[in-house]
Amino acid sequence: MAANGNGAATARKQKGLLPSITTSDKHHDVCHDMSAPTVKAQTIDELHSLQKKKSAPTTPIKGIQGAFAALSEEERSKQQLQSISASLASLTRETGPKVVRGYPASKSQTSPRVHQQHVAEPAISASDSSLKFTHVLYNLSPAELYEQAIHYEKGSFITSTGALATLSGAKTGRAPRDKRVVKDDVTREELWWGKGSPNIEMDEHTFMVNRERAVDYLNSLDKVFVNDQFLNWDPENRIKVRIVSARAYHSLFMHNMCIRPTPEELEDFGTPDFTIYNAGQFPCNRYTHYMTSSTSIDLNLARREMVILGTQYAGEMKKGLFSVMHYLMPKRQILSLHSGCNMGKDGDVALFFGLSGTGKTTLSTDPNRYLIGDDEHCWTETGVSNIEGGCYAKCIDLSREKEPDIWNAIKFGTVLENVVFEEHTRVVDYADKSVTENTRASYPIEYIPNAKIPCVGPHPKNVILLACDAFGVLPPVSKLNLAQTMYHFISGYTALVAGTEEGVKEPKATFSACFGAAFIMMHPTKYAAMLAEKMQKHGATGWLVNTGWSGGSYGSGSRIKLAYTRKIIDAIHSGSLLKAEYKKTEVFGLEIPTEVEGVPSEILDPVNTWSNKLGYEDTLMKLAGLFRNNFEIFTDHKIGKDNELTEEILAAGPNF
Ligand SMILES: Nc1ncnc2c1ncn2[C@@H]1O[C@H](COP(=O)(O)OP(=O)(O)O)[C@@H](O)[C@H]1O
Ligand SMILES: C=C(OP(=O)(O)O)C(=O)O
Ligand SMILES: [Ca+2]
Ligand SMILES: [Mn+2]
Repeated sequence: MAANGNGAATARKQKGLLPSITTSDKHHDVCHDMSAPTVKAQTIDELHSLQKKKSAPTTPIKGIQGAFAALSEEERSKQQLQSISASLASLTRETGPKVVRGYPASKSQTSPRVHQQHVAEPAISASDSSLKFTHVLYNLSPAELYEQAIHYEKGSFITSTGALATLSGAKTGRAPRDKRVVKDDVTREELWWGKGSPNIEMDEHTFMVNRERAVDYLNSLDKVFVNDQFLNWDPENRIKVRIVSARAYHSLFMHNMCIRPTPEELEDFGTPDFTIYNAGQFPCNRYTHYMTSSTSIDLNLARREMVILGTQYAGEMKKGLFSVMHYLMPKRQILSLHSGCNMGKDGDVALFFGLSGTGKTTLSTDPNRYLIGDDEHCWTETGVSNIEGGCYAKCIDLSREKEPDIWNAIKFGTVLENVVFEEHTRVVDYADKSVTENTRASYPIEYIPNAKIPCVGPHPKNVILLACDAFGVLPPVSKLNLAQTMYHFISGYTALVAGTEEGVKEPKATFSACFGAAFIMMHPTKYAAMLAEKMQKHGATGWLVNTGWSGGSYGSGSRIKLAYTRKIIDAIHSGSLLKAEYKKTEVFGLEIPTEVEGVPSEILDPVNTWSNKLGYEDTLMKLAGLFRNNFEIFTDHKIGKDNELTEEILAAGPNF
């Protein structure tokens, strides 16, 4: 959000506000380079002051529009301050900190980036903490956040391509077992609780205990970061979010991942619809009721708040807000989707569902298509919209050749989490897993050259379910009928390969309803029914694509070449695969094409790729059994109003 008026310094120069340095005539014999213009400053401080342009809105402030428009500049700032102050209020502290744009260390109190108004002196209250001021760094620009990170956060560095490399601390992935949701009279009825549900209950009081802990921690700091941003590119269903955090890393991450308001939209921001308190460096108190570790991610839908304690992994914020959308949107008859989304030149939209690491980001980022988003979308009566303003790509083994767009997006402004780089050159080694295998890059969506902005599109034509099958028995591509699409959507299968260090050979099957059980809030059949209804209404075709193993399970076979998967996806997009010749597989009853352009035909039926045919049969039966066991918890649920569809879905699983 660089709000620099590019013409400001030039204008000042033209007006001659600062005298130029003149050299004395006496020194004519000294060699001077008169070709270069002289510096228009008399002291080094003045020179430095020229380096930074004054902040000015990049878009003109419109006339009398929006909630704050009738207010004076002073009134507007005061309301913004009161809103932030209220966010940071705790029980011991009735007023929050003062809002500062720019650096806390900035000595120049006359700097235009410092809000001039002051909060009323805090009333003498119960504790010393209520007397202390905390600076609020409000919607800083990436450049300002870089400086904050590099100055104050250990482990922050600029890489050779200009990205901000940072460490997320002890946690390098999400902690789903520490995610709690307040169970009150409303959520008790509305949400999915119990076996298989991601919603671990907590009560309102315990939430307040954790909230107080987070807010007190944040207020104990000299400065906190506040981001006011948007979610959802559908203007009718846009949500205003505020993220209060202690690290520049977190602020820059959310700057990239949420939709960035224009300076004008920021002026009219008002009160947020949802607030995150990220006190991730500080643990929860393990003696607090309901706590099972020092990490807790707490969601309170009634208060519209989320508290993070004990984990600095930035993905918690992004996925936490996604959970909120999975609650708010279906209540408006809008389907929220854990999927990537792109659009062809002719306006054909494809969704890519899949669990972590199955290829949503990689396959939706396609040089031949417009990127709508890589991870979180909504499907309304009018089409699809991205929830986010950025992408979050896995970077393990990233290569320029295979994923050029993601490679090129790793530049200034991008947050690179937990990567290892060469100490001197700062060249990142994407193959290095020393910190974690879950290395990540977070960048604004416009860093992808063919991003579709605004990130919205018409109704999807193809719904692609991605599964990374480490057992190596699912075909590289299958065409699904509606009941099969629902069966596989509700199952949400993928397989994780065990960490190489432990030397575990067996892949582990994971079933995650709706390809995102960690984020859904209501029962999976609620989302499935909506998907079925929408696919039927708009004539979308379902596909199951295995981006995992071929020629044997993990350990003996190998992962399907990304180039082949891309060819398969191309054939889905172009419509040629719909017209192909098909045959049905045993057990899973999947329709598989006999030919796909650019893909060796023998790999299309996995049985051909296994030299050990008995091993193939055994593994296939084993996986089918896992599917059947998993689906048991759904067999007594009706899907939508359609009894017939429910029957068909139950019959669409493996047959043995
Ligand atoms: N055949 C394939 N299809 C898709 N991805 C593949 C394939 N082979 C290897 N990969 C790698 O798997 C990872 C997929 O991760 P990503 O696209 O970030 O998943 P998601 O967005 O679903 O979490 C990437 O690192 C990609 O390079
Ligand atoms: C960030 C995440 O999403 P994904 O792996 O689906 O990209 C996550 O699951 O933490
Ligand atoms: Ca969005
Ligand atoms: Mn992704």
